[in-house]
This record gives sequence, structure tokens and C-alpha cells, in this order.
Amino acid sequence: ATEIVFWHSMEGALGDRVNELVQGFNESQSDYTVKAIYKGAYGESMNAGIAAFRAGNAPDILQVFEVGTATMMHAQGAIQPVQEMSEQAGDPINPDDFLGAVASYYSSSDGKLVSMPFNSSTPVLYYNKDAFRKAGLDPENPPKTWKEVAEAGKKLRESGMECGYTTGWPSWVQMETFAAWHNVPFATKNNGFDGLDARLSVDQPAFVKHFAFLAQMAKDGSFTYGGRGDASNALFTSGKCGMFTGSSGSRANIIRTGEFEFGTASLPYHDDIEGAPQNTIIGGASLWVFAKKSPEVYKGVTKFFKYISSPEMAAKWHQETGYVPVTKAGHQVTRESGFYEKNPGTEVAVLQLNADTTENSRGIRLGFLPQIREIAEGEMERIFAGEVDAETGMKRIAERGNEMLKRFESSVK
Ligand SMILES: O=P(O)(O)OC[C@H](O)CO
Repeated sequence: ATEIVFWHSMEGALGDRVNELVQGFNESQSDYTVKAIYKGAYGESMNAGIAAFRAGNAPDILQVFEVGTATMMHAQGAIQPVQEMSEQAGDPINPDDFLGAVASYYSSSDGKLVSMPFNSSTPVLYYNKDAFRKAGLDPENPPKTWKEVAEAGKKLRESGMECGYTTGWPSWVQMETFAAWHNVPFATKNNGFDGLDARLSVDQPAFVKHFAFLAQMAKDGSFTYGGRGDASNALFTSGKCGMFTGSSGSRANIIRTGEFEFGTASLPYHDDIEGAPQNTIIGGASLWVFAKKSPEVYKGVTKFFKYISSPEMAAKWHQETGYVPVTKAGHQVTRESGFYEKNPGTEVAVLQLNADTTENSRGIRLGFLPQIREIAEGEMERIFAGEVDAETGMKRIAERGNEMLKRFESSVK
């Protein structure tokens, strides 16, 4: 059988689900064997994949987080566009099978899929129902606005909790998704979709207001900063924090690790910012195929992609992880099975995404966005520590981030 090497970043319960999916494919036919290898967190595996390509030993498939999309799209010569690959293999993947918000995120301007949608997520609010009860808060009535989060955070602290509220993926949740949810631009040029000369808009009043709010929460102890990426997940699963904004795809690991009853609610919003709540944007990752592989490998990759996006497999992955359904059929199968009624909280993410998008809420496509996140999270750390005010911090993110955007622009021209 032809071997297909697949590098991914799925940990814990998610890694187990990937291995099951791969095993199911390998057992379903005998021409191809997919070998799934965990290559570290998203940032690490993306760097490893690019370095391996340069050294001539790239894997066949690489899972790349959504913020790496523009960088990958412009990696001329390194990438085999997915739809084109499937058409050449005689087994076309149809972009219309996917939810619009998902397909458009990973499509070129002519509407063709460049990477394969796989694990799309969106941020939600998780809360510890046991801790809510102990603090005298209503476990069936989670906070809806940021003001309510701050109040609940104080009560949780007063009841003896070590931490009221924390957040995963600080830039994704508090800036990128925050912008779409409040219908304000994250960047000019249609959030980057309309040109490489897009620049960040994060020094605008809505962001300054939000970060001043979070800084105040950090000061009064209702918010605990838990680190970059998904480092803070453990603060919630260990029971230390009563509330947590994080990926819908964290559900599987919260179920596995958390020894408490939890609820899932919509991402909080500021009710004094007009236009909120709009819709959230997708996060998570998609699957990229490297160039310069044999036609036989591409045939096998196509077959594997067809397998994982079949209605049954897409529905199973969605239901067992918390990632949103990426195909329309996967969503329908799940709805018709009564899964959402039986598992309260599992539809929150889907509903948050399910809206007519505006130019601010369709998604973000900026080069070097992983590096911009690092800059943003570094500046946020200074804001939360009280070293700079929100306005200064946001200005610095815009300035330093724009330097990265200019560098990207000149590197691909
Ligand atoms: O935890 P995930 O897989 O939903 O990813 C969250 C962020 O979108 C990663 O950039």
C-alpha cells in the first residue's frame, strides 16, 4: 500500500479521535495507509512542515491553524491546491458540500478550495456549574455580557475560587473574534481578503474599551491571564477558574479532564457597542497538501479527504470533539439524530457562526498572522499586568503588526 504521512496537532482526546478516523480509513481499503503523527502545537507543526519542505522531506498532509492560511496560500510552489488535486485524481471535492463560512475561509478568490476543511471551531464561554452553585450564581443562567462576566467573576472569587475568569487563545478570542462579534473591522481591505496592503484596525475605540475592561478585571482579580495559545485550558479543566472562553473544540478534553459539571454559552459581548452580537468567525485548522508528490499519493490523499468529509464521518468528528460541522450533510445528520437536544450546549458554536456575515465578520486573511498574534499577546500581557494602558498597548499592536504586514507584502510581491 502507498503510505501517506499526515502531521497534526491534536492532543489528548482529540489525538485519539484523529487516530480512530485514520484507522477507520486504513481498514476501509487496502491501497493506502495513512500514518498520523503528532508534531506539536499548531505553531510548531507549521514551522516544522515548512522547514521539512525546504529540506525536501515534507509530509504529504499538514494540519495548519486558520491564521496560517494566508501564509500557506502564498507559499508558491510548496502547496498542491486541494480541489485541483482531487479533480486531477478524477474524484472531485465539491466546495458546495461545505458550510459557506468554512469553504470561503479556505478558498482562493476564484472559489476553489486550496486546503481541506477539517477541524473548524469558534470560541464559546464554558462555565463550571458546580462553582456557580457554590457562589450563589444561577447555573442555568450564564453571563451574556462582559459586565455580567465581571460580576460573576467577582462572586466566584468571593466564594473562594482561585480564579474567576480566564481565556484561551487571547488574540483569537479577544481581538480577532471580538471584532467580528462586535461588527468592527480587525483590519482594512475587508480584513485582508481584498489585498495584501491591508493594515490592522485594532487601535480603534471598541478594542481599547474592551482591553481597558479586561485590564480592570485583571486588577480587581476577576480575570486571570493564563498564557498564550491554549495554555489556559488547564486553569479551567483543573477547576481553578469558574469561567473560560475557549475553542468549541476544547469540549472533548474538558469532558475527559474536568471533574465537574460544566455549561456552554455564547461568547460574551458589550451591549453598549452597536451591532453586537453579530457572528463569530471560525478558528481551528485545515489540511494542506504539499507539492511535488506522486499522482498515486494525491489519489490516496483525495480518497482520505473524501472519507473524512463523508456525512457520517464529518458528523461523528463534530459530535465527538465540539468542532463545528464543516459539511452541510454532517450538520444535517447531526440535527436529525437529535444530538443537539440530547447534548445541551453543543449547538452554541454552530448558532454563533450561523448568520449573514458582514464585511467585518466573514473571516480574516492576513499574512504572518501567527507572528502578529505573538506580538499582540506580548502587548496584552503588558496591558493585563498594568504596565501600559489599553490605548498605548493597542497602538503598539497596530504599529508592530503593521510592520509584519508590510514585510509580508514585500516578500510575496
Ligand atoms: O483550538 P482550536 O483548534 O479550535 O484552534 C483555536 C485557534 O483558532 C487556533 O488558531
